[in-house]
Parts: sequence; C-alpha cells; structure tokens
Amino acid sequence: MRSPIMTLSFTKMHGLGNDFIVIDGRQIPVVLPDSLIRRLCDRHLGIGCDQLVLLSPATLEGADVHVRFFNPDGSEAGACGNASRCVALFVGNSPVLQTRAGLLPTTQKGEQFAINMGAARLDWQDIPLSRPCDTLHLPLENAAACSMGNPHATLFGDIGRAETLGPVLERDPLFPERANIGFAQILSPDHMRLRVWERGAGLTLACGSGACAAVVNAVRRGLTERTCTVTMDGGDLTITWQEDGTVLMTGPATTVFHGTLA
Ligand SMILES: N[C@@H](CCC[C@H](N)C(=O)O)C(=O)O
Repeated sequence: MRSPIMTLSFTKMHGLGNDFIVIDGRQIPVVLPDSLIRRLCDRHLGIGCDQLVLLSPATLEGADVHVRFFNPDGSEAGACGNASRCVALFVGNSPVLQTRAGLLPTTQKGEQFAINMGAARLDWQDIPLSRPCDTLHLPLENAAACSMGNPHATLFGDIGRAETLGPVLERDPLFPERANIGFAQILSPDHMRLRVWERGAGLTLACGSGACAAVVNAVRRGLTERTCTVTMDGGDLTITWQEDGTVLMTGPATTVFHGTLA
C-alpha cells in the first residue's frame, strides 16, 4: 500500500533581503525535526533562507499568533526583527506576536511595519566585555552588548571586518550562548551603517534585532541620538530606543512567493 502523500505549504518572504520561510501551523499543527529545518533552510538542498519561521496558535492572553524563529543550523532564536515584520504582513490586522522575547505589538503604517521589540536588556555581557576576548587576545574596547531577546554585541569602527571577525567572535568563549556580532560605523548622530554576522546564519543583508541593539549600544556610548536610521546592505530601518526602555523598529516587509513541498 502506498503511504499518504504529505504536503507542506510555505511562503517565502523577506525584510530588507533578510529572507525567511514562513510555515503556518495555526490550523494544522506542524512538527519540524531539526534535520528537516536544516534541509529546508539549505540554499542548495532545500528552499534556502536566513531563518525559518513557524506559526502556531497563540497560548497567551492578548497574543494573536505564536511565532518561533529557527536559524539554518537548526538552533532557535529568541527574536527576529525582520521576520516579525513579515509575520505582521502575513497575518494582517496588526497582530500581537507571542515570542520567546515576550508579546510584541505590531502596527502597519502604509507599506511600513512597526514592531515594539520589547525592552533591551542592558545587564547582558557588560562585565565580560571588559576582559580580553579569548580568540582575539585583546579587549573589545569599541564594543558594547545587550540582549534584544537574543544576544548582540556591536563593534563600532570598521564594518569591513564582518566576514573575518564575525565567525570568530560568534563562538568566542565570551559568549556562552554564542552571539550575533554587529559592525557599526557612525555616520552622524541620527544615522549609522551596520553589517551583522548572525549567530547560526552568517552574514545577512539586514538584521532587525541587530539594528535595535546597535542603536541601544550607540546611545549608551554617547554616539547617536535615541532615534537613528540604520543603513544595512539590504536597506534602511528606523530605530527608536523609547523612554520606557522598549525599542521600536520600523521598516518594510515583502512576500516573494507561495510554495508547496511534496
Ligand atoms: N535576522 C534576525 C535575527 C535572527 C536571530 C539570530 N540569528 C539569533 O540566533 O539570535 C533579525 O532580523 O533580528
């Protein structure tokens, strides 16, 4: 007897070129083993993406959809800013997202989506950054770190070192959970250039949570104002570190195509 044919529908989306496979498990539960996540994310053997996003019914009051983010290496991320805007577009009606980083309210303003990414955690990694970095054997003097629900270190200065330093620092013993490593250049008090080596994904065209962390880290070092345009290889995000401690991220989201895996 032939086994039943299993199909899996997905939508390919991107936010400033940070690309995602979105799988909607709100009606029919979807279970994805690590090995399948790695294969779907693979650009040669699967569909290819920077993160796979799995939706399921919300379980908390006040939330509209439960969202999980997986990196191509199979690891799960607590937050993903660019994917959060894509989920807001996919679900519609300015949903509240239930994520590991908390409940994230979304707002649509024309073609732009604003996500309140929650409070930046400033206690994260302040002390270790002042001691020599194990792999580079020198302190990360021009660096600061914070958590946006996922770990981010930002190095201010040369953005050309992302490809070489990113993979080394991602796995430096300074960061027991590994970290996303941002390379930022301050252009003016309200404008910075940023490239991000993402944990579990590598260099991407844009990183939403990385842009939020870079602005928080820059403000703490007196480098920018609290509202700042962040220009990444894939385009611009507007980030505001609000007085209540939460970070507002505004930018576009794009649907590329719908597909079915047999
Ligand atoms: N692309 C993301 C961040 C993805 C998560 C990251 N790789 C991690 O493991 O923390 C964004 O837009 O925020």
